[in-house]
Amino acid sequence: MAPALTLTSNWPRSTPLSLVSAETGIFDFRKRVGSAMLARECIVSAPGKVILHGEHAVVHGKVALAVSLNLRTYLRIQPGAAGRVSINMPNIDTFLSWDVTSLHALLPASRAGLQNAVEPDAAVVLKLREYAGLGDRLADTRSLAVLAFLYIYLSVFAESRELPSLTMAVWSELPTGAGLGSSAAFSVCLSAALLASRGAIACPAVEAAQTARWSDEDLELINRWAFQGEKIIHGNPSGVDNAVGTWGGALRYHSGKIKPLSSTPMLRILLTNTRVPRSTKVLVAGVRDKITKFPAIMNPVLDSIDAISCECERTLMEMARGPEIQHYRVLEELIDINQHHLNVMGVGHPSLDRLCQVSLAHGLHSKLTGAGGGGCGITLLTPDTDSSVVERSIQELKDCGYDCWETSIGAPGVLHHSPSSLTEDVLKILNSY
Ligand SMILES: Nc1ncnc2c1ncn2[C@@H]1O[C@H](COP(=O)(O)OP(=O)(O)O)[C@@H](O)[C@H]1O
Ligand SMILES: C[C@@](O)(CCOP(=O)(O)O)CC(=O)O
Ligand SMILES: [Mg+2]
Repeated sequence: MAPALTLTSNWPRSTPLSLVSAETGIFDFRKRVGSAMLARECIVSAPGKVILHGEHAVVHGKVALAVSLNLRTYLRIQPGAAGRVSINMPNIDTFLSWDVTSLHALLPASRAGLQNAVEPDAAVVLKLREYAGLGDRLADTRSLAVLAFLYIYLSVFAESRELPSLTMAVWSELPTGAGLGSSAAFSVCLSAALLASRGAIACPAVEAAQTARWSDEDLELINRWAFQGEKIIHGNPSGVDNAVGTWGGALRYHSGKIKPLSSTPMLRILLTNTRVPRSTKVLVAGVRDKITKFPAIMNPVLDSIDAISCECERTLMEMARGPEIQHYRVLEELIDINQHHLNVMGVGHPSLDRLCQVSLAHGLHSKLTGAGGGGCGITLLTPDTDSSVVERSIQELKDCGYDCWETSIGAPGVLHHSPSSLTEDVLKILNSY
């Protein structure tokens, strides 16, 4: 087995081989054999998401409604230094590099083929943890991203004769660990870029300054592997976040079944990030424990959240035919009821209570979005909300130390990019690795 490796966030960026043996404290220069070069670079992006209703309940087979956000994660894979696999994740201050030869020892023994994205089993994840020197810190943010990369990279290339040398850089406009699906956007990008580099899906041609989408069949494969990445990061994900990251737009998600909500009205939503850090993995596990402990109490709550999602969907469909102010009153009530349910499930937080109180003082209704426990909340803006009310609410929420902005929803799903389609800022960051 390879010696344990240390995450070296403070290692100089100019040092491409930020691979340090925990035992010796020196670089690991093993011999470089059995590595192939990638043919070319691949740049992809995927959006974050907002869950309108159904977070947590969706993990237990209930309906969720979710929409994509105009904040994206960008990931570039390019041919790397011969014999090296390097990953650069500046959002989580993690920069690592391994010798490809040492990675060969981690290739899974049983190979089920690319079409059957294989579940990461506990023994495999433990082996990867040991290899990368990550210990068993349940929710260490950096560990989970490194594990997701290693798992998808090794699985996707498992049947190649050689593992490719590559350098990956990822940058996100999304706050990480705040309920906006950064883990899914990351997993979708990883899956799309690695599958495309492997030649498992076609790389859709992109003209200068253009982006391109994959075929539905390819999107399904991207989504299947992204789901495995989410399994590593979340433990027990429902699959709703990676579905939005892959397909974009607005959708209804129920036990793996994805239905696009094509005729939804344009909703105006304020997003507030309480900036209280939390881990989806820990929160999802906490809800599971509560359901196991008090099934007769918790199952009706899950059923009620399911009914809220269905009522919201019905209301949105009616609004698409002709929105009336009464529809907005219904949406507001559903938001309030769901927020109470989420508190009952143990995923509230005083910072989220404050968000609800501050917005309600201005007549606006809010609920947490995503896993809760801090992170982000959404506030519905209605046609009869005066712009001065919106401005005052935003200011008061900012005064609480929160980030608050009006968001735009319904962005496209995973995209393949030409370099010139990226903004200067994103290109500059990706180019610096
Ligand atoms: N840009 C990124 N770079 C590296 N890892 C990321 C990035 N975005 C998300 N992740 C991974 O996803 C985790 C956050 O996922 P999670 O707790 O589900 O919160 P959320 O999905 O709501 O942002 C991070 O700890 C990290 O492991
Ligand atoms: C709580 C949950 O419903 C959503 C989690 O979203 P996020 O990771 O907090 O963005 C979990 C899931 O659906 O996998
Ligand atoms: Mg997540």
